[in-house]
Amino acid sequence: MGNGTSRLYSALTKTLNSSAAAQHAEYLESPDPEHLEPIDPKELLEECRAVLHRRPPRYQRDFVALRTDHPSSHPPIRVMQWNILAQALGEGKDNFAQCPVEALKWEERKCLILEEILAYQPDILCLQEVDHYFDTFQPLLSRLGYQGTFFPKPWSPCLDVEHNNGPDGCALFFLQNRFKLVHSANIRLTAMALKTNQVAIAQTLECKESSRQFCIAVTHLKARTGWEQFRSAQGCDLLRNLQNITQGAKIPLIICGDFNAEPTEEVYRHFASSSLNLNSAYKLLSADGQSEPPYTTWKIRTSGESRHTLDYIWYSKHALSVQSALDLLTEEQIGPNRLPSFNYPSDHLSLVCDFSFNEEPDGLS
Ligand SMILES: NC(=O)C1=CN([C@@H]2O[C@H](COP(=O)(O)OP(=O)(O)OC[C@H]3O[C@@H](n4cnc5c(N)ncnc54)[C@H](OP(=O)(O)O)[C@@H]3O)[C@@H](O)[C@H]2O)C=CC1
Ligand SMILES: [Mg+2]
Repeated sequence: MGNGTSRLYSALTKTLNSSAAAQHAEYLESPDPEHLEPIDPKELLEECRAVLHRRPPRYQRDFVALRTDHPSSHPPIRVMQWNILAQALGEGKDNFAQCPVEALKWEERKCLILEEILAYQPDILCLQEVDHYFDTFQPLLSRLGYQGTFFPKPWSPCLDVEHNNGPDGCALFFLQNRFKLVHSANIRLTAMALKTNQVAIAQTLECKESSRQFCIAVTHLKARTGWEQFRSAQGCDLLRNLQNITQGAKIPLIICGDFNAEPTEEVYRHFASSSLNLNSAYKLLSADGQSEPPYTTWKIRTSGESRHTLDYIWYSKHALSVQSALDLLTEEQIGPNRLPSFNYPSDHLSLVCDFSFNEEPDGLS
């Protein structure tokens, strides 16, 4: 093990044992100077693979190139959307009936999550169910060059789980060498004028290369059947907030989220028909460009099997183009015991898209 690797190994192991030092902080925007020593992503990936050596190999997912009428001279912006499964919920509340408890051990599951991030190297990372921000993702990702923000749920269900690691929430990371933060808002979503337990983060970023600005948002709406109207109201509140932040759709927008809603739900229709002119990126993987994928989450709970499309990446369809999208795992890859598993760390699949700005000088979002 070379010097670099042992340094890194100690960084990785340090994250295993430390408590969520700042778990009661509202959010964190600036990188901790203590963790600024850069890490080579390849070294961290090797380190993760060493921890995972007894696990089956990762499944191959390919990027599908999508037809676009807008060739771009700038490198694309790669965005990853992922509900990573809160450790406390996975072990304590989700009741995954077919997932062995050993597959949920944080020391290894953490490395599977990092491996997925390192494999695709997104420029922007939008995560839900993050309950290891301060002790794992913020310190490691800041050393990989990301600037992170965390906004925990006010009454996270993680806090009900014994030996929890603090509340879960949304986290947004962007590569500091590619973007400059222009504006940041932590939004507690309302429904019927009442504050809810769901949150969003919306940030306006400026591309250092092109000087173009855009807004990126991450959210996790209320789960479970029976809450469709509630989700719809939360979606309307988020759209209202984003109308203001984008100055009435003048600033192009990308919204990543676990909406906990199938495409048949009202909240989906609100987004699809919004005056923000949004399209859902993963529809572009379908033959007609009009259908969402058959699933983005697939699990077996004690209450039964649950296969749903709940996760989306929305984007301003006039101002942005999707150059490519990462295909989903097939049913065969997911396997009969579904997710999470020894192969894959969450019950939700990651979604990854490459975006480019449309070049028209008068192109509106
Ligand atoms: N202490 C207090 O005063 C309060 C505490 N709370 C706590 O918060 C909880 C509700 O919080 P809220 O944010 O509304 O939660 P949600 O209903 O939105 O669900 C929370 C999590 O549970 C997961 N989930 C979804 N369906 C199931 C299922 N069938 N079985 C197990 N887990 C599931 C969701 O994952 P996914 O999105 O991946 O489906 C989600 O991350 C309460 O149960 C309570 O524990 C809430 C309010 C006040
Ligand atoms: Mg969940």
